[in-house]
Amino acid sequence: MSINWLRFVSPSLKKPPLFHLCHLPPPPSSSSAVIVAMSYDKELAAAKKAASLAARLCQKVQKALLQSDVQSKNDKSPVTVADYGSQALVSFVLQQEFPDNFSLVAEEDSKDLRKDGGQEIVERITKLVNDSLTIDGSYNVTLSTEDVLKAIDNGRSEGGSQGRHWVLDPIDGTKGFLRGDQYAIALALLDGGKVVLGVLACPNLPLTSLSDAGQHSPNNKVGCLFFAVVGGGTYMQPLDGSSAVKVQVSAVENPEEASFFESYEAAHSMHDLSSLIAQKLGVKAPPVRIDSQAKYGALSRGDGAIYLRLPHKGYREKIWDHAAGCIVVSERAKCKRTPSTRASMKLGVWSQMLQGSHWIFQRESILIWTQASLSPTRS
Ligand SMILES: Nc1ncnc2c1ncn2[C@@H]1O[C@H](COP(=O)(O)O)[C@@H](O)[C@H]1OP(=O)(O)O
Ligand SMILES: [Mg+2]
Repeated sequence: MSINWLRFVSPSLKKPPLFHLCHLPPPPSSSSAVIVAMSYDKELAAAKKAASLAARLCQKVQKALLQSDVQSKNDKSPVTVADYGSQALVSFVLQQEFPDNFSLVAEEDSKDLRKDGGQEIVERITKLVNDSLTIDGSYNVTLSTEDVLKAIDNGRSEGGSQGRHWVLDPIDGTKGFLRGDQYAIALALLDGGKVVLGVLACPNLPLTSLSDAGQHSPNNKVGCLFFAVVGGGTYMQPLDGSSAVKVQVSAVENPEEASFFESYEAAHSMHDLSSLIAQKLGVKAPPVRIDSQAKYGALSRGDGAIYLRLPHKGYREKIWDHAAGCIVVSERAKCKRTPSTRASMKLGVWSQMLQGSHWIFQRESILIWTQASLSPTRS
């Protein structure tokens, strides 16, 4: 059975339909689900390992974060030692595990690091990466600075709709990371242009629901690893490695009772517009603003039911900003072919009024609305 829930569209098409996840097919029967899920077992184990190691590296850096860790990129977004370290680590692990079939589309490259004055920062990244590999103990290697730069640059694949490609955002939500808030290591696998596997490591996300009253209790542990393989459901486990549980999306169907997520950063999503949409939907609760694809993880376990993402004009979403998060949510949503919730009907009306905006995901009670237009390549 073809699982064609995620459609990527070439940006070269004149009028590309937006990347969307609505009208999803039902999940495969339990027997075929097992077969589909099992065919990515090795990939899932490697992805979980890579993302967990990267998360540990990031946690270490975030603790010791200094302003001097911040560089600037052309797009002015902050880049940290952890960002590069995370990419080097994930790239290295995946290449070790899949030496004959390795293609990685990742956000960073080593260009800035190779410039004059970059040596010190490269040495710090290299030390962090080597420390992480030593603690893990699976690979008996010590990487040189050049090895680390090469590992970062091995993420320069163009991707595509043929074959397998890993897709990585080494730190999604760099602003949240720098603020000491939410961020995620987001790793997905594309096979034939479709997302078949996703892992989201969210080092600062509480293990209990964001809607729980006790979320700020000092006893509330943080650090979640969400993972999903197509046809196999979504699971969450603590980043410390204890056992995984299957998660379930929110059962709330009435938007008046739903909480909705949006970006923490007003520069990333138009808060005024989402507030208007929420108001029209009848949502009563204030927005829950968190950074990164941690929002998708939180949605997959029912912390909220609606995600509104409305980037400002001109911003182009990248494949690594949604691939892992989307499968984590879609695998956990109950299936229903026909949109029927009150919220989706209202959104349907509103999407016609907001030109260029589409809700991309509708399964039973979950709604995600974004303007994302993605292709399976880095462009
Ligand atoms: N101007 C922008 N508009 C929308 N999203 C942006 C913008 N700049 C960066 N991003 C990306 O938005 C995502 C975070 O979204 P959110 O605000 O929902 O947390 C990240 O992928 C972030 O990139 P990065 O991965 O470099 O952090
Ligand atoms: Mg990102």
